[in-house]
Amino acid sequence: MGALHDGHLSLVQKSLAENDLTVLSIFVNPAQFAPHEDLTTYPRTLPRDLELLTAQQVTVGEAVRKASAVFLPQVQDMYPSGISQDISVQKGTFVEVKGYGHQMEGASRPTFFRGVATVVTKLFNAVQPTNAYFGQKDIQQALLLRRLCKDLLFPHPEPDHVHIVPTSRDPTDDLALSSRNVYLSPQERKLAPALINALQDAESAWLNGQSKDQCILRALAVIDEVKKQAFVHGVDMRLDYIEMNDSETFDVLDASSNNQLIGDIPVIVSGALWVGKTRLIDNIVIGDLSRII
Ligand SMILES: Nc1ncnc2c1ncn2[C@@H]1O[C@H](COP(=O)(O)OP(=O)(O)OP(=O)(O)O)[C@@H](O)[C@H]1O
Ligand SMILES: CC(C)(CO)[C@@H](O)C(=O)[O-]
Ligand code: BAL
Repeated sequence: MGALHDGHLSLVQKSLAENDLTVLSIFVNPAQFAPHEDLTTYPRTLPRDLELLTAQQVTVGEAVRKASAVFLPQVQDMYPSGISQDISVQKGTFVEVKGYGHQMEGASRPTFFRGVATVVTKLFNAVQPTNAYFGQKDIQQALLLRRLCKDLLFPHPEPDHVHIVPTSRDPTDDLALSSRNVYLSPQERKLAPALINALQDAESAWLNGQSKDQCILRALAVIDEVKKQAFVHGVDMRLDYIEMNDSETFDVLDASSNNQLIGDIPVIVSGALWVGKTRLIDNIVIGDLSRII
């Protein structure tokens, strides 16, 4: 969706390394924003994005590879029947992936994945990529899109060719890079790593054999501690959710499940946190990441 940062560029680099041709899309998709969300204020920095993309290159043998094209559709190209953010008055064709989108992000943003699956279907039809690259930061989205390609028998890309690239983080405090980080005030930015720190605590608890409920309690304790500091600085911090789920079915784990009971299927601990008016998301995959990406 543009406002590029190093996380996006890591996807570009991976594609350049693995493919002869790389096409990028930049499109702020109205259908995935609920009417009360930040469609109008979403950061748009196209001239800078194009400069950054032009500078990306990867050398493979003798060849220097650079992005071949940037697809910049207009809203009317992507939604010929028009698009309203109010789904009750929408017209046209929409794509829904059942079972993978109602939990976690989908519980908080009920129309989000319908908008994402719809626009990504259109982007895939327009570009017909052999491989597609999405970020781990939006892990539920990436797994749902893989499922979309499988269920709809997409030839471009085939489901195994939907790749997930690990989350790029600020090296100083592990905050996941995100276009929405620009919304954070300096004080909010200092508090924002609370989410990844909470997820890291849940991960340690899980690896120590504690039950899902105990892991989540550990994470909540981290958030509560930072919330006290936030309050002192006049920052409103509110946890949306922290949850653990099976990475294959995306089902939420039972409260009593633990490391021993689950076996070697990777488990995802993910969360969303409001820091002031900014909603941040993050996740950790516990277990063999290579089984997912
Ligand atoms: N920190 C990151 N590391 C790796 N990939 C990322 C990162 N942030 C975003 N991406 C990926 O880049 C692609 C484009 O994402 P998008 O344009 O929505 O950026 P974003 O920074 O996630 O924005 P937002 O803050 O709105 O969620 C998605 O596949 C997303 O998962
Ligand atoms: C997948 C996506 C491009 C759909 O607009 C968007 O949700 C994103 O950038 O993560
Ligand atoms: N990367 C997710 C896009 C969104 O939050 O709308």
